[in-house]
Amino acid sequence: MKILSAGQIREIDAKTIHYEGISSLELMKHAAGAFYDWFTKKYTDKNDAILILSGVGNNGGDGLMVARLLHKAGYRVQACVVEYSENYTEDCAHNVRRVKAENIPFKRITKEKEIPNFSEYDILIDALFGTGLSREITGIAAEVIKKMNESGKTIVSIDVPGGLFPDKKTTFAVEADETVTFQIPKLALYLPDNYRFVGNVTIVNIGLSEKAIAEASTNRYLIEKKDIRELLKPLSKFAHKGTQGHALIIGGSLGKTGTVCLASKAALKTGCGLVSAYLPKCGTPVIQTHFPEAMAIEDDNSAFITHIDYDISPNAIGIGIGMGKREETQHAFYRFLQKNALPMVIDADGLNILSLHPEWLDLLPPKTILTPHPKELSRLIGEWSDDYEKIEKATAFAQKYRLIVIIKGAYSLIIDSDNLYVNDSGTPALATAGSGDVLTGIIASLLAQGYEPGHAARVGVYLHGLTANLTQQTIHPRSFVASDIIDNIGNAYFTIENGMIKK
Ligand SMILES: NC(=O)C1=CN([C@@H]2O[C@H](COP(=O)(O)OP(=O)(O)OC[C@H]3O[C@@H](n4cnc5c(N)ncnc54)[C@H](OP(=O)(O)O)[C@@H]3O)[C@@H](O)[C@H]2O)[C@@H](O)CC1
Ligand SMILES: [K+]
Repeated sequence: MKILSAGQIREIDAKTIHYEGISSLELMKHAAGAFYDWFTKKYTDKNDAILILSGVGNNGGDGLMVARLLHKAGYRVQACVVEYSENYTEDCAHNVRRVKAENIPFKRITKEKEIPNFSEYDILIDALFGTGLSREITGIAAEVIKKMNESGKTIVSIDVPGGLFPDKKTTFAVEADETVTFQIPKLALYLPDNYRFVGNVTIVNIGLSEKAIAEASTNRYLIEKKDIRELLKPLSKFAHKGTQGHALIIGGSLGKTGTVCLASKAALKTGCGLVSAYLPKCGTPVIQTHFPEAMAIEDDNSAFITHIDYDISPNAIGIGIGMGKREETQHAFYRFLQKNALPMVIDADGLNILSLHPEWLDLLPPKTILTPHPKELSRLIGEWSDDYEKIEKATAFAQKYRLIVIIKGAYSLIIDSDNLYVNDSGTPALATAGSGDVLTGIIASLLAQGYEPGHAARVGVYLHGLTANLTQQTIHPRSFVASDIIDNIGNAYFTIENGMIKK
């Protein structure tokens, strides 16, 4: 699904009105209706006191229309317009008149003392500003937002939290619990700096013209289940272990051989035919006991890797996990990089070693996948002042070395040449020990199965996240562990292929 800028969304808005032959008020009706449907499914108690805080633009118009729908359905609603400007849009002004005509409690707020006492309400709906935000918020709107954020009440934002810039850094905005955004994802909703403003994000369809959306060009995308379904390779009836690819997982050191066990098991569970694990001697009994399906190749050293030599012919490699950064291991890694031309995913200590020797990055085959978490990323590309700069620097880095970079996070970002993909599968349960090792194994497996590296990155990240969504009802997020990811890779495939279990 395309991620678009505020300007592009405005254009699609106008084109929808033109192509579909509908009025802007009708489009607003669709938007308000879509929000209403979502809201009434989630908040079913009609005794909740709901305060709707609208601005004077079309986002405010949406809010007032939502007020009318909720009032009609029997909810306890108080509507307000925070009059930060006298320039009401036509559709907003229309809805003010309708709210008054329908005898819905209504209030104009122009100064601080007119701000209602938020403690009298259960839910605050924010319709102050949407994608039309053009400058920092001051005056009465800022006062209202400050009080909303201090209220401790549930806040639900319409389209975007009021004050959130869709395309650049935000420092002050409504801090919503839920954001219900209209049809087109905005990048700002998925950036870690903005999580405190955005809360949970839901996308609702409002009937924007598909033709208009198709005409908008972008290189930013939100990954959807159907995209992944299209990328999955069919399983041949005549498949056998020799045709499904051979992944080699290299890593581990004394006390950290579990990393390789997790990655190897994840690789096999993701569907490659064979998995070998290269680890120091101490790891062999561990992996042979806990994961007999894997073949083990021993380093000469008992506690850490000192050379990476093997006489097998894998199709892809996952390297770096639990490996440590000892001098001998660094040298072994260097000699390995000099001769390796296979598709590869590098994580953890592999990344840390590369950040100690940036000149080694030139040795990586094109489209090698790096999977840093933010700290590992900063070691590779330096610090950044905000998420936008982070993406800019990571993109320049990925392009310079022709790499694919996966920035791991609540919404992992995948940078593949000019393109940015945002992954929204997953839950906070994934922030658990070994989760990254499992991702390395999944991606190595997909590479071994012949997936183009960009596809392997997207499918891998999506699968990994989906396992957490699928177990939300059965495994409490606090007790979800890396092995649960592995155990649910098969279910994630089922869900993607059949759409049987809903995310
Ligand atoms: N996209 C779609 O398809 C659909 C969109 N719809 C809805 O429309 C929303 C966009 O509405 P919008 O363009 O009228 O602007 P909105 O966000 O309400 O802002 C209001 C006005 O405030 C002003 N302003 C800006 N910054 C300011 C500041 N700091 N302090 C004070 N004033 C400031 C600025 O006017 P300016 O002063 O710049 O002339 C701006 O116009 C969108 O989010 C969605 O909810 C749906 O109804 C239908 C389908
Ligand atoms: K809003």
